[in-house]
Amino acid sequence: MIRADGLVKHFDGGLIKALDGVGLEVRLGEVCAITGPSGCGKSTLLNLIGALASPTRGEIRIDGRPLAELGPACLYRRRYLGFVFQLHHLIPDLTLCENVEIPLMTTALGRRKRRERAMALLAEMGLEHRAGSMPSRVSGGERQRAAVARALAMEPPIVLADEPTGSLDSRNAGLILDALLARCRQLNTTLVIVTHDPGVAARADRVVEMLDGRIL
Ligand SMILES: Nc1ncnc2c1ncn2[C@@H]1O[C@H](COP(=O)(O)OP(=O)(O)OP(=O)(O)O)[C@@H](O)[C@H]1O
Repeated sequence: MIRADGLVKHFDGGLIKALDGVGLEVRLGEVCAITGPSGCGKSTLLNLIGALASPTRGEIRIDGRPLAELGPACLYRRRYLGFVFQLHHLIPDLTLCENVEIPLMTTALGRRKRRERAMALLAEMGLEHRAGSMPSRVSGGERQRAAVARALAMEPPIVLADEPTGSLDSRNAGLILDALLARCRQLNTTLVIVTHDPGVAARADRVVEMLDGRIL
């Protein structure tokens, strides 16, 4: 589903070599954890796969097609990707339900269907009772669960998660991981998850270790 070949990413005119020739293949429906010490290039790799940045050299293919052939980056992201970051990035002035509905606004779904889908996802995350709350009025774990619901709203074939449980206690981290993995397994979603947490990595199909901009 995802194939990266010879990925190099330099910053500051080549002074910083964040990625130094990375090759990676992630199969359809696979859950792949990326681990490694701080600064080894994990987020950079995820950002390149997510077309949030472009490589200095190398190529990424999705479903066999180079990223450049999939149209503008925003279209690629909308069609293929759901993102979960360490910080939830919910819109503070919208309720949890409205936040989950946002990606669905780009579809042909009417208002009622959008609301139904958002509510169903929030229910899966154990948040139906919080659907009408503002992000500032719920706990950190609940905010992050809503962010996961939003990432999954479009049923993207690929979910990219960067330390999704990094800011949470172990109970909330477990809840989020359970919900994310259950949904990805159910829909055969390809999940790439950057994590420092050995407990998270242990639940992946495959663990890829990075060091100094390379995969070990
Ligand atoms: N926008 C940027 N400008 C300059 N240097 C950057 C930029 N983004 C990342 N880097 C550098 O690239 C290297 C890899 O960073 P990256 O964030 O990918 O590491 P990481 O493994 O995700 O680290 P962490 O686990 O701490 O999040 C680091 O040396 C970092 O300082």
